[in-house]
Parts: sequence; C-alpha cells; structure tokens
Amino acid sequence: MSDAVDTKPSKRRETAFVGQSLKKTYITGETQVHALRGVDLEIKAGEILVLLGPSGSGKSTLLNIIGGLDRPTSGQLWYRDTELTALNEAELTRFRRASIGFIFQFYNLIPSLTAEENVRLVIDIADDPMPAKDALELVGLADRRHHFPAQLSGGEQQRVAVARAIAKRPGVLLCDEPTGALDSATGVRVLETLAQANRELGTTLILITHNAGIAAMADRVFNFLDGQIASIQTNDVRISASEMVW
Ligand SMILES: Nc1ncnc2c1ncn2[C@@H]1O[C@H](COP(=O)(O)OP(=O)(O)OP(=O)(O)O)[C@@H](O)[C@H]1O
Repeated sequence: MSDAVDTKPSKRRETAFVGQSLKKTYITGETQVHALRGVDLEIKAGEILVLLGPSGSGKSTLLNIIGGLDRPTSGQLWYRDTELTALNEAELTRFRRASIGFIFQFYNLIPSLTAEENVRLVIDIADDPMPAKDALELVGLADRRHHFPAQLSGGEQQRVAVARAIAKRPGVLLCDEPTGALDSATGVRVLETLAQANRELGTTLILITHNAGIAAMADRVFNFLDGQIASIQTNDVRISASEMVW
C-alpha cells in the first residue's frame, strides 16, 4: 500500500499554496519587465521555505503575490481550497488579514506607540488574536512592552514586528529580508524567534534572504534566477538559528 511508504512527517504535511504558471510583467512606459516568467510551486503547511537568488530575480514579487498584496499578470494561485487569483479586492484583503503576517527589513513600527500598542493595532482587526502581552512574551520582550521603538535596539524592534505579525495567529508568515538591517548576532536572535513561531504555532514560514547561510535553517530552498525557480534544495537536516554562521 502506498501510505506504508510515505511516513516521514515532512511528507505528510498538507499543502498550503499551489501556484501554476505564475507570470508577472510590469509595464512602465515602453519598458516591460518580466519579473516572474511562469512559476509553478507547491508550499507545504508548516514548512520553513527560503527564497534565495540574485537581486531582481523575482523573490519579492512572488512573496507579494503569495501574500495577496499584488496579483500575477497570469497564472493561478491557491491557498488551501481557495483560489486567490479568483478573489475580488475585498476578498483578497480578508484573506490577507486572516492568514498572513508580514515582516519586512525595516520594522515599520509606529514611533509614537509603545511596543504593546504597536502589537495591539493588529489585534484589533483580527478574528482570534492572542493578547499583545503573550505575543511579546513569545519573542522575549514582555518586560519591554511599555517601551517606545526609539528605546529599543534594532533587533528588539524587529522582534516587536515579529510579535505584531504572530499576534493574530496567521497560518503564514512572510518575511522579506527580516535580518537585512541587523548585525549577525541580533539577526540570529530574530531568526530564532521566527523558527519558534514555526515550531510552536505551526506557522508556515517563507523567508527571503540574500544570505545563503540562512538557507540551512529551512526545510527547502527555492533558488531564483531571472524570474523562475531554477532549482529546489531540500534539507534533510535543518540547523537551528543559533548554529548558523554568516
Ligand atoms: N512596481 C514595479 N514596477 C516595475 N518593475 C518592478 C516593480 N517591482 C519590481 N520590478 C522589477 O521586477 C523585477 C523583480 O523584482 P523583485 O523585487 O521581485 O526582485 P527580488 O529578487 O526580490 O530583488 P531584491 O533581492 O533586489 O529585492 C526587477 O527587475 C524589478 O526591477
């Protein structure tokens, strides 16, 4: 029987996203940029996936499409049973709010609000959020919750951004260069926090980086080249963020 063969937990995971022939063309005046040139993909629920590749190869474009911030020019994309490419704007916004947490290179915290108030902003529009204090506790910042962003280090601010993203318990965390502005020790701390969210909340983690060292913490790595996934690497052993060097 076939199910006697396939027993590894990683193989039994449900599918989170399926993309077929995803293309994105930006047209600016006379110029056309083919940012995605027909991408097929499958992303498993609960996996850590790293998107690696040179500048301009299409990583952010794909991340934005997966997160419902943008739409492909053609092709189809599903999240579980929902075809995202068939949704109207209001439906896509609902999907984004319910299912996606975003973390960017620059933390985008509101300077006049405390850490806890920054996290609370997201909770106010979520269906089943965790208390802001719990989210800050998960990232190791419960005791700094009344501090303003300017009173926190870069790494602490990024961990507040992680707390804000996980507080609404999204199925998926999308991270675009989350450690790009941090030194390596601080970056490792932030990556540990992201891996913890993946482990403890089962969150699918999709992470763009220019740093090939970070790929070792992933289950799989999509190597981008010129608007396509040129190759996929599967790591049988995932190393923890604290073991990483860069
Ligand atoms: N809004 C836009 N209008 C026009 N061209 C765009 C737009 N956004 C991205 N592009 C172009 O699409 C291509 C892919 O860009 P994308 O940002 O996805 O690459 P990337 O792999 O994420 O690069 P980086 O690592 O530098 O962030 C690039 O050539 C970029 O200039």
